[in-house]
Amino acid sequence: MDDDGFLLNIAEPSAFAGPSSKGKIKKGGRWTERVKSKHIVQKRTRNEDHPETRGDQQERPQKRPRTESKTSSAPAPTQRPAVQGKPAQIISSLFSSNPTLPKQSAPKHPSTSKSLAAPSNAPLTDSSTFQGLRLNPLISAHLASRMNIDKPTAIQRSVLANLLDPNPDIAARDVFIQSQTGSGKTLSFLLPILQDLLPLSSLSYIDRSIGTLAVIIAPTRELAKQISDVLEALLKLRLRPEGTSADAEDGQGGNLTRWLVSGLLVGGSTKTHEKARIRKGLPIIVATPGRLLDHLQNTESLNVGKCRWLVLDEADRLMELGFEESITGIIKGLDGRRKLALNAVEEGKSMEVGGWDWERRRRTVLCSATIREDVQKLAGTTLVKPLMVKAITAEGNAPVIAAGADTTSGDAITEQKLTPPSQLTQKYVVVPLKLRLVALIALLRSLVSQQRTQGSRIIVFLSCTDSVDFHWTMLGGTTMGGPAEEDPSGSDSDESDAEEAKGSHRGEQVEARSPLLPGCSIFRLHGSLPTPTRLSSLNQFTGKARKRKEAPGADPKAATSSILLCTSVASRGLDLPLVHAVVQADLPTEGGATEYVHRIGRTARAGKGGEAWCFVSPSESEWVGWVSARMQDDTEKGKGTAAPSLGEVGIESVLCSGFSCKSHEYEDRATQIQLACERWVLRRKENASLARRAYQSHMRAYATHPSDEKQMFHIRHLHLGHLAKAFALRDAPSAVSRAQGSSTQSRLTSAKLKSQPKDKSAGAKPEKERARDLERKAKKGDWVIDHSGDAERRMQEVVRRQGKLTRKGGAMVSGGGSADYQVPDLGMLEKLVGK
Ligand SMILES: Nc1ncnc2c1ncn2[C@@H]1O[C@H](COP(=O)(O)OP(=O)(O)OP(=O)(O)O)[C@@H](O)[C@H]1O
Repeated sequence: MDDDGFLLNIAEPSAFAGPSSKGKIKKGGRWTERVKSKHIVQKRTRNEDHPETRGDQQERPQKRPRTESKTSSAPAPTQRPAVQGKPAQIISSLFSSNPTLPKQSAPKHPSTSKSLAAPSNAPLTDSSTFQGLRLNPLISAHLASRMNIDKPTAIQRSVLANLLDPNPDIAARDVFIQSQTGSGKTLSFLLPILQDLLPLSSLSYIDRSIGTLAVIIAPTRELAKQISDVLEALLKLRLRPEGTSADAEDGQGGNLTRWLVSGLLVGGSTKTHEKARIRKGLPIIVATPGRLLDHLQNTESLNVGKCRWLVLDEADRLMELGFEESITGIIKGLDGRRKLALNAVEEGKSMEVGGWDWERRRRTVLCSATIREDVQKLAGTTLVKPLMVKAITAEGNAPVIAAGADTTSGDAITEQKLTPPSQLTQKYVVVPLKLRLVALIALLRSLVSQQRTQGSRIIVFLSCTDSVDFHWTMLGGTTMGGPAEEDPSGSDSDESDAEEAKGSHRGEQVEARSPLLPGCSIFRLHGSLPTPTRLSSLNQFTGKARKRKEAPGADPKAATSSILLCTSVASRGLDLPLVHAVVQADLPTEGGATEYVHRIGRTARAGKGGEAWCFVSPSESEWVGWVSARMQDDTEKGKGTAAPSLGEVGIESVLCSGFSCKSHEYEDRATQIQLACERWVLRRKENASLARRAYQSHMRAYATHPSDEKQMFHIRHLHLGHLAKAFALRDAPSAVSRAQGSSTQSRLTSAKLKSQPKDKSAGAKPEKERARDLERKAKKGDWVIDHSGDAERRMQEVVRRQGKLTRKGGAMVSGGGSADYQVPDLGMLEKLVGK
């Protein structure tokens, strides 16, 4: 990897405890360097004499006397005394007291172990053509000439063969699609809709006021917007019958799609604007369920009586997010409006022009990665005589359709495990908790440098919104040089208070830049951000905005690589071009192996290459075998094929590669980076608060792993002191909760008090006493870090209950119904415990 500005910013290599010191005490030069050099030599000697004092031992190390820290090559761990009532700070070494890592067979370098498998989601290379599948030649010609899409993918071949089949028996059936990520499902349902609506262009009365003829529902705003963009691209094709000139009489150049206007209806945008568009007519609607149901119930001008198509994309996600009731409501709404429209026509009360084929039924397409019980139930209630359509990956095979029985029960819909694209390389790194932050920075540096010429796009998944905010803000604010380490009176300086008072936080800023990741723009995405910020982050990440920067006169230093820090909100369906790597710094807390496959499926799309990385802590290493077994294709076709394997890469290789150094030099560089992050946390009160919040929310998120994964992800396995370090905190765990607790204490107390029964029946403590108890507890820092099984169980129950409660209404978060995991705040937890 090339050196860059980053290296120049940190201390001279000679100052590091690298092999270059060759065991000699430095003579001459600055006294600080001489002292450092002396420490290094002393440490080496001790390590040789007592190798057991390096890189340590047990799962949950005992607290050691502070003298132990002198054995580390990194700056000596110290406990800073409490100043003016502030909690003591712990500056411990990154490379001591870590659990022993399982032996690696062959430590691999990050850039090795490329996948050689043939792509499984690429366009077919056999004789299949779109025209051969009965796609209108006008559409296929335009796909090739304007969108560079010549050949169908396997799933497109299977789906089009069904949906374009004129046989009335097939046309009478609905379709269930299951396929790999990035295999082109969006076009597989949009093309048949377009082809079906195109002939209506010849009706003399046709225009957009005809009403809505197709409805597509997606679980998240981002996914709905993306489908809407692909649809708009298709509609912009300005399909003209052969021989029609562009300046035909209608002023539209005979454009057959002129009346086919699409509309996006999603939560978070202004309803007034949407209503105005609905009034003018939207023949195709792409929507999120909540907003569509709202319009069906409250917008009279929404004319869906003639709707011919209903698509439920990512149906399993829709179910996970609790949209079942909304979907049922939408289907009832569509049926009801149809009946009303038909009655009006039959009674002669309608203004409708005659000639509409009211006999034609609405066809439903349901896409889902998994076929769990709730999805089967949905299929049972929404699909008629469903045909189960899966991709045929083997080249040269004729389309194979797994047909369901002629029932509406959905019984014949059979599960097939979701497998990742075969060309996708999967790697994992066993990272001790303490090293998580520096390991993430190192890995990102390494991935960015691999793709420097093309400019890389990397997606990083984190456990919760607070963690995303912390990493994004911290990376954008950390400097390697910078001011003095911290204000000796603590971080609550007047300056920071004044800035805070002015509200000088990062606000709606979308892009962050970091000296630790030179040439990179860093974006974030989670459900608590306002919709415009979410869309702007995605736009800029995918480079639409960057194209403008590259325009003449634009800033030549504009970043060439982009990193998107996000929660699971970005795991489904998003097609972000040129993403070459996905990093799961936190493994999914919900959705198990399926969620993992969806996340890694943001790369290696449509036959392109890509790599997926995940961090596994030593106590989670069993997860690797667990997830591999769940990705094994155990259908007849898949039997005998090897399970998709995750290759291990050593933590040392990641650090060496990321910090461009050899051998143990990485310890010093990693330490410098860690210290820079810790300094950032100390610099301002709001930084510290952000870090503490992220740490606590991460733990709450961790507690939500389902019970069948608890043996791998138990909160009791987390060394909380080490975890604090991963959030650049120098506080002891109890101090973290105390510091955060003091700001939420009043909320906690009032919440708890409110939840108490009003009567003072026998045995109940008087309110004042209870409040004192609570205060005492909060001061002790017991709110979160209480390892007694009971507190932990209660917390988990509460988190689960809260999840269920929020999902019941179909809305996931307070911030606007996104597919985001939103951790409850402490007040909420306490409130629920009290119920
Ligand atoms: N026939 C094709 N030839 C080349 N590229 C295609 C073809 N069909 C689709 N693509 C491209 O493949 C990418 C993935 O398509 P799409 O987003 O529809 O996948 P998907 O199956 O819905 O993925 P996911 O399961 O992740 O939602 C898109 O960039 C799309 O433009």
